[in-house]
Amino acid sequence: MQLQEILYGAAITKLVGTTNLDVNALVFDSRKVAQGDVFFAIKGTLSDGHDYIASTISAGASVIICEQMPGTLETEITYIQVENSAVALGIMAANFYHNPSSKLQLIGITGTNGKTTIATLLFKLFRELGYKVGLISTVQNHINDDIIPATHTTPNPLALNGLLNDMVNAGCSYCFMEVSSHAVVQHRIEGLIFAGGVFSNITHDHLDFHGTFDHYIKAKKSFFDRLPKSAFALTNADDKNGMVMLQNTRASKKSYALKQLADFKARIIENSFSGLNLDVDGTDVFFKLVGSFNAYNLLAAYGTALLLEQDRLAVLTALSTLTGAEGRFEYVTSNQNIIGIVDYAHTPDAVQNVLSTIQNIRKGTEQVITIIGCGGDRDKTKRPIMAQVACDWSDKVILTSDNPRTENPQAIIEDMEKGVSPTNKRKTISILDRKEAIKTACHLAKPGDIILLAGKGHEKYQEINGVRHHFDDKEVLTEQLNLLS
Ligand SMILES: CC(=O)N[C@H]1[C@@H](OP(=O)(O)OP(=O)(O)OC[C@H]2O[C@@H](n3ccc(=O)[nH]c3=O)[C@H](O)[C@@H]2O)O[C@H](CO)[C@@H](O)[C@@H]1O[C@H](C)C(=O)N[C@@H](C)C(=O)N[C@H](CCC(=O)O)C(=O)O
Ligand SMILES: Nc1ncnc2c1ncn2[C@@H]1O[C@H](COP(=O)(O)OP(=O)(O)OP(=O)(O)O)[C@@H](O)[C@H]1O
Ligand SMILES: N[C@H](CCC[C@H](N)C(=O)O)C(=O)O
Ligand SMILES: [Mg+2]
Repeated sequence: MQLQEILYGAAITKLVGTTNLDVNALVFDSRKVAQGDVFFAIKGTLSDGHDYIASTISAGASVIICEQMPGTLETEITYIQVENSAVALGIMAANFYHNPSSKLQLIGITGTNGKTTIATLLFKLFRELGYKVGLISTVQNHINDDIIPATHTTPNPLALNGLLNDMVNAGCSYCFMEVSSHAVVQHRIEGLIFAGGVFSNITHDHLDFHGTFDHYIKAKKSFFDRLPKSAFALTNADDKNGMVMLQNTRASKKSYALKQLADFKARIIENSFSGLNLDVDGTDVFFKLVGSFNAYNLLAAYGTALLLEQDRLAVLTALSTLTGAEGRFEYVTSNQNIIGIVDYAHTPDAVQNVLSTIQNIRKGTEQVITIIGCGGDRDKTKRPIMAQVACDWSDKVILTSDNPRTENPQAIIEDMEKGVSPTNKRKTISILDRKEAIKTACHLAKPGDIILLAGKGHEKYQEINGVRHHFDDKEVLTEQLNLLS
């Protein structure tokens, strides 16, 4: 492809060399550069791509996109200076793939919790309604029935536009994608054209990356600020910051709520282990998803479908048949009638929501045993709070490892223990090994008891020092529960 063609829309501040040349691929990692590639020098959280410019030229790069020109310039190379290389990558990746987001209806879902659930519900719903659809999510990506493994909640711009292009080629008319706050700040969604944006909620997470809660709100809000006038922006009016998200958007403002006045309204009639009975805009419907937080997710999916001009009753009928995403409130029952729940709750709010749901639907005499850990190289301030919430809402708590990544797992548990009050200490034990922790919970449980295994949901690995070891919460919990009988 010609360099000129992919530069359209990129804000160039200085150009040295020709733009009249054929380029091979766009690359932002020096270790992957090949002959004829365009290398984007991006300033990251760990290193600065500008430090690798010389090595990419040795590896065959013919074009360098950078924020600062190198001290010495090679004669055969084209150097393009831009204000922000990550923004340029987003725009040029979209051009490279002929702007696939403009050829289908792309809906972005953002918020602390619920993105995967809402995106997955919408994907399944639109498949049920007979459409060709794409999904970009934490668990996995989909192009109709084909599964493409996911590495991030929101992929990098090249992977993202590549996926969207494959969706267009497969005839998809809709794509539902999660938009993480990391993706917004790192400009992974630059150059995409959204037909709609959906906000779920915002609570404590990722303060290691965003610094303050205010910056975290601004990151989410900037997704709505950049939506075009032709799009819709659907927010959760019950969330304290729901309306803030829409303050400066040009998109058409819509809302959903259980408590406030809103364009799409629902009321919980009944919430049990078998599902949710809701009144949705005057229609009584039974859904398979469990927990009041899922009433919000269902309502967000319903509102989005109606804004995409789908038939209301067809939408409600199809939604009522759907299950949620893998690893979200998934439960197994042992022969001894012990209930094991696997859930991806990895924020204080999610842990509280899941445990309060269990509280609301339990009979009262059984114990709730929670197994919980926190991820390494992630927000340290949420650790004591997650432990505290787990203790406040459970009869017994086992603190254990999640994904320690590059941190010492024992130190992560000690951070969590700081949130355990003296009165809660007696119901808490710490077991470093996650499998041992699960085994212990199963031994402690009596018939009728409920075990919540929180934090890793669908994940099929435990990441320790850069190595992903096979670990599947549902598999281990089921195995341990079966060993009891
Ligand atoms: C903190 C974070 O988001 N990091 C992401 C970021 O990496 P980074 O900024 O640390 O990159 P860096 O290592 O500093 O390098 C800067 C630049 O130099 C380049 N480089 C670096 C080394 C080298 O030898 N040569 C070279 O060219 C890199 O390719 C990069 O372009 O950009 C990389 C490329 O896109 C991502 O893979 C990486 O995701 C890491 C692995 C990650 O774990 N991210 C998580 C936190 C994340 O993004 N999570 C959200 C979901 C969160 C949620 O919803 O809960 C997600 O969307 O997945
Ligand atoms: N609407 C909601 N409000 C609060 N908590 C929720 C909501 N939906 C789901 N949760 C809780 O959050 C967990 C994660 O849900 P989900 O995977 O849908 O969120 P996510 O936003 O995609 O998360 P991530 O940021 O990791 O991608 C669930 O397992 C559940 O415990
Ligand atoms: N998208 C989230 C997932 C957290 C899942 C939890 N198991 C952990 O490893 O912290 C993150 O990257 O922060
Ligand atoms: Mg997700």
